[in-house]
Amino acid sequence: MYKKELAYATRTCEYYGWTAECLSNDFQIFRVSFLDFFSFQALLTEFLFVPHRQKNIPQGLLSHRCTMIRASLSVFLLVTWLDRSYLSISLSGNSKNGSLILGNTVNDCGGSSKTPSSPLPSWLPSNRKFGNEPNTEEPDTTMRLPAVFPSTLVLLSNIGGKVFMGLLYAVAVAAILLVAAICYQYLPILAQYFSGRLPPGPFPLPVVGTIGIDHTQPFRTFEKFAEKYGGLYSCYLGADLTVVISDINSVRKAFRDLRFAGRPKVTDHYLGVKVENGPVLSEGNLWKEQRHFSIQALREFGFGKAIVEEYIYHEIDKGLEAFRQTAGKPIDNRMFFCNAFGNIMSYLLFSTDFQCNDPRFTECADIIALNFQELGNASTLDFFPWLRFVPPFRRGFQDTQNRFHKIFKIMDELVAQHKSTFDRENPRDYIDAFLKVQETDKEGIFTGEQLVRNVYDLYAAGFQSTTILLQWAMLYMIRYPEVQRKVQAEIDEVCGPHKVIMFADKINLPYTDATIHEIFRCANFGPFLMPHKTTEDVEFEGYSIPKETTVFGLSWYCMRDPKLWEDRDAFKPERLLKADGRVDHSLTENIAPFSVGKRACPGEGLARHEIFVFFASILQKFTIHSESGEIPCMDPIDGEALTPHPYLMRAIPRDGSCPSVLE
Ligand code: HEM
Repeated sequence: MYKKELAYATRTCEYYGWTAECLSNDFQIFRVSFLDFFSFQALLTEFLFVPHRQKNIPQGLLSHRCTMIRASLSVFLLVTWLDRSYLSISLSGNSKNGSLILGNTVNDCGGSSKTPSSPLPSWLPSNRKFGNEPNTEEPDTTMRLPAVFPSTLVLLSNIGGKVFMGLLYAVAVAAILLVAAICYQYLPILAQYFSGRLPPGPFPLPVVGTIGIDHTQPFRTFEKFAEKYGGLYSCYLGADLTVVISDINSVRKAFRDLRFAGRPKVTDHYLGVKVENGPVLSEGNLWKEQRHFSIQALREFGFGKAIVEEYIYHEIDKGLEAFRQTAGKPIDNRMFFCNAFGNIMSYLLFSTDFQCNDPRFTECADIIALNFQELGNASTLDFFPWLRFVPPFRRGFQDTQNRFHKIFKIMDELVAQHKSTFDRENPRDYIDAFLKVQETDKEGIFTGEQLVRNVYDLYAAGFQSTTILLQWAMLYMIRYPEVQRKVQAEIDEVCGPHKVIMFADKINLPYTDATIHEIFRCANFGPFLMPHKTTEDVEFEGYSIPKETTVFGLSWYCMRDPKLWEDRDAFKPERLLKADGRVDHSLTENIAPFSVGKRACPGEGLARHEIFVFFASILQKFTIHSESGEIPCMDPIDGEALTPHPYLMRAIPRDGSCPSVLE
């Protein structure tokens, strides 16, 4: 065995004109010296790029099993070659287990080595030079040099020499830079992690950060972390430090603090449409001014005004009529709700409604729905934004970008149309209020561009979330018919079949109210609320949270926290009622889908109003059934909001006008 290897190594070295010395007893250690880079190349080619031939290479030189070792060998050889003082390479291998041990010896180009010589194996004369050893072996056809080193390879390595080495240089430099960049990014993370000043959390790895996050449903992984690390923990999404607050009281405490009111950079920021200038994603003074203005304008033209109640009831009438028209046939309720809530927002913003058959409306509704689905929270692109240039992310990102350009174009058109009829003495709606403020704005906050960003944000936030909640509400009524019957019984008793249900009736319809809260809790469709960011270093609950840290209020867990919600997976509106049948507000205040504190949803009042009257009015007039008697899928589709899988339902009039529809 050894003899064969010896003969092989001898021939190899003769072929290339290398000198090789055997230096050790326990291991076969060969010191191979060469001075020209073609030899170096040939060595590389043989060892690294001819894997199918490795079975012909004696175990002592290279194990065909050790791919990892081949990779290290590649780096080792490269580094050795780059540093011209290291022109001698020792390859050592244990012939028994086939592993390869590498080491390089500083060569003075005269052959002296710093590797200590050890007693040589008995089968070798001391310090014998293989290259000088006369070949006494029987010729072994599988070992013949031409078979092992095909001349084409040698030729190739000679022709392509310079190019090849140039490439290797480039790869080496890139590898070194990459390693340096990783260290530059990772070492501070490690220091931060071990400082003991951060909330506890899983150990981060270089580049990827915390591993094991299911990016298709990240809130589920975050729930597991909450169970392991408690109500406040930290993790790394890529290189971004992220603090997750999963205890509702801590969420309240943090989000009331202005230092937690920043917004981290997410995929939307890279779309090139300045979405970050709208009230939802802006920060600092721009955000403060816009938020203040939005709340005031919504109050002035929106919630609290009788006129908006009128819009709402007008849309309810249209919606109920549209349900009736279906005569109990299967329908996809999404467009019904989109239409109704989209129109209410249009009244507020443009003092007009979209007509159902206006292609711009369907386009906007579809674009916004897709945006909500595809721009997820804690999504891969949020934390590795460079992936937007890499397939398959590239295509998805470009599609989103195109959609945003389209919808901003529509918003631009609508705003321009509206401007032409602006009368500063008689502001009609949100846009007019904005144009009025614009006239006196000296800080450049209320620009034309800002107006379009504002309109988009309010329009998108204003109708999509309400639509999704109603979609879930219908699904829960199909899944829990006994709850539906109880809601109907309560409405029948309090309002009867004909009274127009008002928001003011809520207090007398506690079971209905509790059911809506429980739908919010169980659908839990905003699992992260919306990401916040610290705007300066903050000491919080005994930990130091640095500036620019992403902060998630993990609503998903807050609304399922076993400390607060016994049997948390069960859908039980009764759990929210006191013994006297009234809603227990000390419990419902822990259901906070609109978030809390400085950035809490300014549309909460309007949304709660719309949801209550729509839900109660639909159940007053209709019973909701599934399309086929089977329960549709209750699993959510992940995205910026968790939406139900598309499903069909039947709205059966309760007045008996479609008696045979379910037969
Ligand atoms: C079911 C309906 C709705 C839900 C569940 C909801 C939920 C939320 C949540 C969780 C946030 C983020 C809060 C945070 O960052 O802490 C938010 C922000 C916002 N929502 Fe809503 N929302 C709804 C309806 C509406 C409506 C109807 C409007 C408009 C009239 C609206 C306008 C906004 C705006 C402008 C923001 C950004 C606030 C800021 O960053 O300062 N939302 N909403």
